[in-house]
Amino acid sequence: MTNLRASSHFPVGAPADSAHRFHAGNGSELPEVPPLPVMRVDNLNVYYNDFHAVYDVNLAFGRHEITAMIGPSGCGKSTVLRCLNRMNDLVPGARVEGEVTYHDQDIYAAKVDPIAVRQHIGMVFQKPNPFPKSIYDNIAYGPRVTGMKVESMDDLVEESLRSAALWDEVKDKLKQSAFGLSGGQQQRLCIARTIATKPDVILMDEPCSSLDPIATSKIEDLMQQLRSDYTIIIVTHNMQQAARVSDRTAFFTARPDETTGNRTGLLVEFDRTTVIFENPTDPRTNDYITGRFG
Ligand SMILES: Nc1ncnc2c1ncn2[C@@H]1O[C@H](COP(=O)(O)OP(=O)(O)OP(=O)(O)O)[C@@H](O)[C@H]1O
Repeated sequence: MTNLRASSHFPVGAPADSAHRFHAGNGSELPEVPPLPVMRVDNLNVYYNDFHAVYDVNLAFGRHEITAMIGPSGCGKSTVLRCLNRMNDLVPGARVEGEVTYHDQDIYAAKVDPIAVRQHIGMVFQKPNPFPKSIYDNIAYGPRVTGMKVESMDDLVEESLRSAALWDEVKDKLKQSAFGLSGGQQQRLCIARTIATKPDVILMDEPCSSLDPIATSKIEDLMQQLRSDYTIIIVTHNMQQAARVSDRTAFFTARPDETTGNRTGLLVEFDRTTVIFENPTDPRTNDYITGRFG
């Protein structure tokens, strides 16, 4: 069982179900529901003070699959994503009800350390946010502050940058500031930084929204390479991107409260990406993907 309690050393590695790898490339040969999911969300409700932002979401994230969360603005995609590694703990007024499990452990249980959760379940944000440090130190920072046992930091930096398909572009300027990189390179650096702490799951919150089409395409290629080692969950506004990169798609919408008019997000449909985009069950999904709504 994965230890989420300690804050320094973690028995990170391939959990027992690592033989279950799906490289179906969003094809319909995927099983209908993810077997042995890495993470599950059960009856998730999220509030910001009195505002009910997300209503009763149930999801399961398959190992080595890419799951996309799509839907109109304000339907709660980012809120749900942030619940998956307890980033909402850092948002004033946010309250999470229901259960979020990682390898069957409740990540909100009293004894669980949120720092340990975030080491296993890393996050890449919408805007590239490198630290004001060198390229090398951006990668080395996480392993250093979490006290990770590292045999050779140089090797870890190289390996992380290679995994993020950035090594060849930066290998001769590792000591230069990360701010000297292009936006797309900075985002790949942020992915490398996430990888350096050896997570199991990578959450991506609209990782390409500030990037041009070429940089976007590099990140999408990178996601396909990373899928063999990681489970990826991505929030995207870009339906074509969801269709291109993901195995499964969760479509959310927002329903206005009759009295207050406040819009609460809810999950409409969750299925294999091919089904969501070619043969959705719910008419609201169909309206959204055909551009009639949202
Ligand atoms: N920190 C916060 N405090 C209060 N309300 C918030 C906070 N963050 C989000 N919300 C509200 O929660 C709801 C869901 O927001 P969220 O950002 O999760 O939606 P989203 O689907 O990711 O939207 P977008 O696609 O525009 O990023 C919205 O009504 C939003 O205004």
